Amino acid sequence: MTIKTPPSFNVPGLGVDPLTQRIKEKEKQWKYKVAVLSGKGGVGKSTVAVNLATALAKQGYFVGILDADVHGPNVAKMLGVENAEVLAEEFEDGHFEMIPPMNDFLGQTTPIKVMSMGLMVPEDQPIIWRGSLVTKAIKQLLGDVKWGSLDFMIVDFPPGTGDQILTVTQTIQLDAAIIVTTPQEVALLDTGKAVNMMKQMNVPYIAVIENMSYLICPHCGNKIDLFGEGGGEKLAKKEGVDFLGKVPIDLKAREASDNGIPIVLYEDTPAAKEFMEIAQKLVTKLEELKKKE
Ligand SMILES: Nc1ncnc2c1ncn2[C@@H]1O[C@H](COP(=O)(O)OP(=O)(O)OP(=O)(O)O)[C@@H](O)[C@H]1O
Repeated sequence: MTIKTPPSFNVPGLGVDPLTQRIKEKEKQWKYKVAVLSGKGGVGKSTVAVNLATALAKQGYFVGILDADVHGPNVAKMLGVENAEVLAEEFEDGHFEMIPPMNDFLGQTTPIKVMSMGLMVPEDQPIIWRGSLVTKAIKQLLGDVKWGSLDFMIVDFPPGTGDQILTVTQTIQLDAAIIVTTPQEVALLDTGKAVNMMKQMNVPYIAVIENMSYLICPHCGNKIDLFGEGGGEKLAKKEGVDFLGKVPIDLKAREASDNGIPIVLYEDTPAAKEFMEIAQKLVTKLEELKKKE
């Protein structure tokens, strides 16, 4: 009996499948690979990923953002490219590469390249796939996209510590993991799990961002700690990782992201200032680490 190896199957000694090979080649062109994740849903992970990407692009860096949340993709909408047509180029060996839509917000940033399952399926269509199909899709979003040369590849992970995160962390060598939390106890418990997962995956730089930290009352201007105070900072200390900053609840942030404009472009808002500072701190940290290599 002859046993044939399926083309996408990676057997030690038999070489790497073509898609993984393409990912490895592309990865060499991305200077910093940064994942944004959280143990818990709804804490503002995509908001942080999109605003971090935009803050970096605003500082002149070339940024790509991959929405690895296959089941609930919303990065394309948050960056205003959800209706963009995705074109593809065919290569001699028969594989196709998609051209990522870009947005430069009327010249306010360098063009941000975006790729997401949200660009492939109608907005209201659920993606009902088993794990193996999701894994393949994520690998294609990495390897079958014309990402080109990037200063930052930002990956927005789905909530939790599951399969899709494992796929990416085992496929590319992340430089940093940004863990997003809100200040409540339940969020902090789940966030701790995400920090530990990244430690186990040997990600060199891990940092926490606390989102929805407080609210500035639109009437009296007082600061209100809706969900408690200082949880993210305590968690970072306990886990021995960096704390990058606190982003307030900004009523404009929700409205802006629904309209495809990241809050960081509204320069005079407290959230925008915080995101710009966080992006700057991240760049400094990653450059320091690169120098030590
Ligand atoms: N700092 C903030 N101020 C105001 N609204 C915010 C803030 N951060 C996030 N939001 C809003 O909260 C909602 C959830 O945010 P987001 O989609 O980024 O969360 P998520 O953690 O990625 O969710 P999921 O777990 O579904 O992937 C969105 O409507 C977003 O606009």
